[in-house]
Amino acid sequence: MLRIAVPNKGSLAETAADMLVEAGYVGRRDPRALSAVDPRNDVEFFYLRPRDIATYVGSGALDVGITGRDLLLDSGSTAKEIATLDFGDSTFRFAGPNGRFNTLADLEGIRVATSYPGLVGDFLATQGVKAELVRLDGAVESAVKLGVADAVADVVSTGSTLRAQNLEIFGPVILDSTAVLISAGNALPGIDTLHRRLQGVLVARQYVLVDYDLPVELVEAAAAITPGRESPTVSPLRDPAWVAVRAMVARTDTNHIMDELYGLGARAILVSSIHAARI
Ligand SMILES: Nc1ncnc2c1ncn2[C@@H]1O[C@H](COP(=O)(O)OP(=O)(O)OP(=O)(O)O)[C@@H](O)[C@H]1O
Ligand SMILES: O=P(O)(O)OC[C@H]1O[C@H](OP(=O)(O)OP(=O)(O)O)[C@H](O)[C@@H]1O
Ligand SMILES: [Mg+2]
Repeated sequence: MLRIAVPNKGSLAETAADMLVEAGYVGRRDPRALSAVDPRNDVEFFYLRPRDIATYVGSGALDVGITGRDLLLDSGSTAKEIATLDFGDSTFRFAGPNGRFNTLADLEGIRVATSYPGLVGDFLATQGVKAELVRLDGAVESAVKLGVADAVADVVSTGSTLRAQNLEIFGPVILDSTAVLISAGNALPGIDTLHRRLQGVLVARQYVLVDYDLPVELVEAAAAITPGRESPTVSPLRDPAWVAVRAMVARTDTNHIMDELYGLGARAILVSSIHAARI
């Protein structure tokens, strides 16, 4: 039975749980349950703090897990990233009082508050900068105002938490993070199935199917607009002057592509959602 670690709280928990249900696995029936068995899929889920997931997976106690790339690197675990999951995107940045710091070198000898001392310590070491790390559990942006640090290193998503504390980012990007699938590196068959199913969920969320009718002589031009994954499906219509075309397109490009197809001469352009996919 494959043992899978899933975030029980925090920014990643809800989307991870939704994706697993969409991928055909049992959900967490009792919101306080620490684990759940899914006999039909031969897996067992363990609901853990996202910060602890890399430790469980790296030690081999669990086979595979969903966590943030930043948390994986901070943990120092030997677990490996095997796929990105395209949610929970964030950047990890230094920030300080408006106008006070400009470059990384300005951090020499300075107190930097962070909840990710492993990640930040490694980054500073590779850059040859010595700063004093102040480890905090969260709400790190308050550390400067309250005088326990001079700068912070933290997750930045919209930047609104920083702005509210009169802080601004400076220096290089420490890390671009996203939710990832991690494993201890053993090739277990259930891991591939989990990976493919989650990929299928991502495809179903990110792509739509577009169908349209087209004068046959415009197929090459239309294929350039909707190339699909491998190649668009082109089917004959009763009227030999026309064909029907079907292809997957990125959901965010849908209206732009419909306009282009219409401009080219396509008609009856229909867009439908993908319910599930195996790519
Ligand atoms: N806006 C965001 N705030 C916090 N974390 C985010 C955000 N967007 C993405 N993430 C990612 O979520 C993970 C943080 O997990 P964590 O459990 O710390 O969540 P959290 O939202 O900070 O919850 P909590 O503060 O209650 O522990 C990291 O991988 C982080 O990069
Ligand atoms: O750039 P923003 O969109 O403002 O998001 C970033 C903030 O969100 C997270 O805080 P969270 O709510 O998880 O609280 P925490 O600091 O206590 O973890 C993170 O630690 C930042 O503080
Ligand atoms: Mg947090």
